[in-house]
Amino acid sequence: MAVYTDVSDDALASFIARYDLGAVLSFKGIAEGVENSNFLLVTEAGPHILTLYEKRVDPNDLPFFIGLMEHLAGRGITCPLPVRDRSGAALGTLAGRPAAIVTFLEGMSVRRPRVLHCAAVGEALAHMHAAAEGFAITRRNALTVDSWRPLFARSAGRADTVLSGLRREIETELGALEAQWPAALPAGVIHADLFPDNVFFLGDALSGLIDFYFACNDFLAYDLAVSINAWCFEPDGALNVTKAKAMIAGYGRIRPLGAEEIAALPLLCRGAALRFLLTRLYDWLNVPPGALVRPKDPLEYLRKLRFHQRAGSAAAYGAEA
Ligand SMILES: Nc1ncnc2c1ncn2[C@@H]1O[C@H](COP(=O)(O)OP(=O)(O)O)[C@@H](O)[C@H]1O
Ligand SMILES: N[C@@H](CCOP(=O)(O)O)C(=O)O
Repeated sequence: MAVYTDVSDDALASFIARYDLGAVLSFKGIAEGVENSNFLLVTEAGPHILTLYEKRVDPNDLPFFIGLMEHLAGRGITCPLPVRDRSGAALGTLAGRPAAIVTFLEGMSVRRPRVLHCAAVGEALAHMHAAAEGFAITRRNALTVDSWRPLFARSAGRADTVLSGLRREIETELGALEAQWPAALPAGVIHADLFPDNVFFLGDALSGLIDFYFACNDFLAYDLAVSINAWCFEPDGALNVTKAKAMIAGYGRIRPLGAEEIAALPLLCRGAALRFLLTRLYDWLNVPPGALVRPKDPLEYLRKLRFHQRAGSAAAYGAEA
């Protein structure tokens, strides 16, 4: 459960009093997520999500995240819409943290994605990329290739307590990716964390996208790589090529990929695997005392990374040049 910060009844009541949401009927910490503290807030106006922004969120980035959700929602993407208080502010402070209330989305995340889900996610990702065009604010990716080495430096000394030889393996991979990372590919606003827990379905139909708190400007095909990693591997660690092919084809139906993006996919998947290996490794080694959170397994992403190192070409993912 990700609740890092407790909210007292009094603090909640004075925070909510600024909004036209009526009285609080219930307020519960949410048993998913690892980044921020999220609460299901039910008021006379219905259910909403209250988020307190924690460790990795730079408060200077909040106008980007809030503005992006408003931009996307205004262009037909079903995503949380920030609620503004009576003064017009979407951001406030609660329990010493930056805080916002967003609309509640109906739907369920899928625990065992099937091919049809992967195809739908590919399409939704491309729709999101298209809808984000014209968004006025930019945010550089704070978790791309140039930040991986300093991020790893914070875990390197203890990496081998997680797996013997891990420090050396990551250092070798950092060197390889720094040398080969693409200099230029089509770029725009990416979600950067479109994992199964961040996509809702009603039945088999995709009903919404959440959790835009890693969104940034970067290569569009890198976003597809993040999602291939998150959706298309089986629990035994093998890539399901049918799922990857369906996701890539779904994406391409909405925004055709260029030949240079297809050729770069194995490398982008490799970088995306290292990025999540590094953040998971840091979180695994640094659980805040008293936090209600279950850190995610870094070694799942080491296994994915090793697959991509061997993949060779985009054909291994079912991508057609
Ligand atoms: N707008 C929303 N509508 C419905 N449920 C939401 C919404 N936002 C978050 N949730 C719920 O809260 C959980 C954690 O949210 P998420 O944004 O993924 O947190 P974190 O940023 O901490 O990873 C989600 O898995 C989902 O169950
Ligand atoms: N998706 C990341 C962790 C970020 O958590 P989320 O709940 O915000 O998706 C991972 O799996 O490492």
